[in-house]
Amino acid sequence: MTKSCIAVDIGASSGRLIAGTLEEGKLKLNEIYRFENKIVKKGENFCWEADRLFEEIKTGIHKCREMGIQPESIGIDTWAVDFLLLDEEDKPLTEAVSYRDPRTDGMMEEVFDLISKERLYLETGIQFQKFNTIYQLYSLKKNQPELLKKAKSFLMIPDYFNYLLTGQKANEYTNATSTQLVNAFTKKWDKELLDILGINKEMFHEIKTPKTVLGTLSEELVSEFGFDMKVILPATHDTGSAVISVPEQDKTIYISSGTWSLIGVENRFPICITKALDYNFTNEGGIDYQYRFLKNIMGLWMIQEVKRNYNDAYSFSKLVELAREATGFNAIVNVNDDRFLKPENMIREIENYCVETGQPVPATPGEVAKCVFDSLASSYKEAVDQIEEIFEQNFDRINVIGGGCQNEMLNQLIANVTNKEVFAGPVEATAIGNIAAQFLALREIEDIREARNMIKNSFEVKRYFPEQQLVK
Ligand SMILES: Nc1ncnc2c1ncn2[C@@H]1O[C@H](COP(=O)(O)OP(=O)(O)O)[C@@H](O)[C@H]1O
Ligand SMILES: C[C@H](O)[C@H](O)[C@@H](O)C(=O)COP(=O)(O)O
Ligand SMILES: [Mg+2]
Repeated sequence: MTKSCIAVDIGASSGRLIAGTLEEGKLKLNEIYRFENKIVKKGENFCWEADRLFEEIKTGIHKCREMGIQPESIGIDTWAVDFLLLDEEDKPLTEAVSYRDPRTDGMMEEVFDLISKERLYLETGIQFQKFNTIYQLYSLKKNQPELLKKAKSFLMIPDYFNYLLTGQKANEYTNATSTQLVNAFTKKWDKELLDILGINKEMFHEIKTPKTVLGTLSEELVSEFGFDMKVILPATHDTGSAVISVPEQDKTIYISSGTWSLIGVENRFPICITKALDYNFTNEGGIDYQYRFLKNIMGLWMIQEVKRNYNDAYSFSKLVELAREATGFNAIVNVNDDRFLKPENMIREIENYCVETGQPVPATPGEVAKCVFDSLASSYKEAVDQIEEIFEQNFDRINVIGGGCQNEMLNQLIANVTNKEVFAGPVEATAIGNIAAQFLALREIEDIREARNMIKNSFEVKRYFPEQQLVK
């Protein structure tokens, strides 16, 4: 009987359960369930609805049974950096506070008083994002020290869901590296760094790598679902799973395009040189101890917020259509400015930026959308130039993966501003990489090379070539 592996991919805007099977050398996907993910205010904090998300995961597993799917295994991946702390009775001490919460404002600068930015980068190789786990924990140490003292378990979001499924507590490697608390060379928790920060080392668990079979379902869940299955660790950082499925690796820069845009390359060793620090690139962990040399760009979060500001009156494809029609409008914002991380109103923030910089101010939904897409493409171009400068080589193509690869205008803009061929797809790259890791763990696929060849033969990739003149 064909084995099915279930990928649970929860990004910042939506979650999905997708079943994967291997049929005649190809990977077939079957979407089982999709649900919304969003940030909500809980008390003083912006939080994720961790309990609801786990219920959604269970709903998706029940739907497997309704669809006659008997999964061999399940693997969970989500966004990075965020976590829960459990007490000695394994009860959550904290909400799943979001990286967009302002509790980390100013924390990075305070940490630099304890350890220099340069040393922190040399040891961890991780980009400086004010919401990194290190700064979230430092904020707790400063403002809720009693809570931190009670913490016996640090679990990142996928770790926590894995614990609820199996009772096993572990920290998965690719996501642990996003905390900026893992040493880039030892690949272990950096205990010296934790001592410098005054954060208790004991609450961190053993770091386990992708393809680890963590366990099986708890007895309670087996009786609830009516079947058992293995719980396997994919690259539980969603971008880590997405990168596994990039069909074109050779001389290719990937853009994992979802709520965030993660632009980078896969590399065999960490690059912690000053230029990488200055350009704020990261060396997050990948499968088989590869490194994901990449940088965060604000991403399609901006158009998600624009869509929300218009009370969802326009679909994403309608906003692209309106942007195409706004041909005469040109204004570029610095998408990575912290002002766009969680503004009250994204449209107003973009308007204010254009006024402050003496640029035309967008006045229609099409002009606002075009400003977002032009600005993202401009930021991608800057990152591509920086990557080629650091690697001292040209890259032939850019592979856009994730939901954002459906934005045909943006794909063409990327080709035009970078003057490179753009491959677009697969859309569900993260889930595909998650499933590939499970089949690797089950020995259904031999190695990553075979997995990538199979992925390349299984999914359509659209191609875009630089036009003679930019799309205006
Ligand atoms: N039909 C479409 N046309 C253009 N863009 C789209 C379309 N469908 C989805 N998108 C883009 O994909 C994004 C979601 O990508 P996804 O990878 O699912 O995000 P995440 O994993 O962060 O939740 C949306 O914010 C939107 O900008
Ligand atoms: C906050 C992190 O940088 C973020 O999680 C990023 O690493 C990421 O993976 C985002 O994935 P999305 O699918 O939510 O864009
Ligand atoms: Mg995603």
